[in-house]
Amino acid sequence: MEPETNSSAAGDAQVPEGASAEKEPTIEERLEEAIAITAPGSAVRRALDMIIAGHLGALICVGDTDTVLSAGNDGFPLNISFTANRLFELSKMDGAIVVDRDLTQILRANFHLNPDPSLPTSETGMRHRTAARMSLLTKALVISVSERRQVVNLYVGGRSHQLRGVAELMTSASQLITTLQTTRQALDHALLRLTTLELDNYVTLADVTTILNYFETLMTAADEIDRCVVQLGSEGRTVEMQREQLVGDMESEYLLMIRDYARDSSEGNAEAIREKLHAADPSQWRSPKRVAKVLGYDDLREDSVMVPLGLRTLSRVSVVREGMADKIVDEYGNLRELMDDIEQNPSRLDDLGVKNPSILADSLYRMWGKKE
Ligand SMILES: Nc1ncnc2c1ncn2[C@@H]1O[C@H](COP(=O)(O)OP(=O)(O)OP(=O)(O)O)[C@@H](O)[C@H]1O
Repeated sequence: MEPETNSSAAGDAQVPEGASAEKEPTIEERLEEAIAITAPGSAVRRALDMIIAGHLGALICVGDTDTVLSAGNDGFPLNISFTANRLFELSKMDGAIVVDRDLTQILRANFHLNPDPSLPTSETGMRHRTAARMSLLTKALVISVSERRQVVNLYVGGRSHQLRGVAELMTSASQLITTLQTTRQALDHALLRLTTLELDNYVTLADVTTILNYFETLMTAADEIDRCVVQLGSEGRTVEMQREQLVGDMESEYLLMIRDYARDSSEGNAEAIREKLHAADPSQWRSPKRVAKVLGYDDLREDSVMVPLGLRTLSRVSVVREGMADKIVDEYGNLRELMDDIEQNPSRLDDLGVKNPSILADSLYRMWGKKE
């Protein structure tokens, strides 16, 4: 779920006040920052809530104050420190309010803005059209509160985002947490089965596709929760904790899973595959043929057997310290070879630096179901 945005001929990334030219934030990053500073718990949000409750409207420009002030006229120069109450009181006047980027000073109120009317905008109503145009003309965050519709819109670089209330966001977040819970349960179950299949050397492309599909569903739900958490501000802590608990270290498990089955098992390639899967339409995660292609194979069928490196399974064994799974895989080639050799030749693992080869062997056999 993307933030509710629509773009109107938005310009490229622009430099915020005081930032150096090489670190230009994108419009998405600026919008994310804007959502964070207007989230519940912030002084701006308190003021916006009071404006809505008072059935008032407002047009507030935050930052890039020199350009904003040169794009308008009249109004009252104030230069007073910023507080939520002052912002609310000043919104009772017509015109725009100009605030500095750090939200420390209110510079002007009752200010009339004259952005170039040829700047494109699809908004209706003068307040919103002016807000959209000012965000195209300047690097300011422009906040518009509609008196008639009682909604708050943020404008950055010509793009708009409508603020959602806490109750509505919480409903979305709890639905997403439920999705996360059920997907995590299904994924854990599928991964246990996969480990057994790996040790039996009987994993098919269809099994790999199913599990990558679960991983993607989990990560997509987690991303959507992250977006809710930013919008919830101080109200989002519990949701954030639940998300952490449910996702845990699944991000690294996912990358190990990709490395186990990709033709090129390097970490860089696994990251690239992960991005490709994430960017793809969900229907593609369910297509074994497409998944095979992303993993680097042209010639696999749904029932083709795939041989894993074993990085994910090895990393589940407590005696396999960080970096050791890679060393074992480099030495043996894949999990099957390790299983074939492990009992006859434990000293080979010794030479690699595995402290307790017999514990490693026992753990793998237990996962396989060959030992109590
Ligand atoms: N160019 C401008 N500069 C400063 N303030 C403006 C400008 N245009 C509109 N406003 C402010 O917005 C108020 C509402 O204007 P208007 O009714 O034309 O817009 P609107 O988008 O229909 O607003 P709303 O959705 O709040 O009803 C004005 O009274 C004024 O305070």
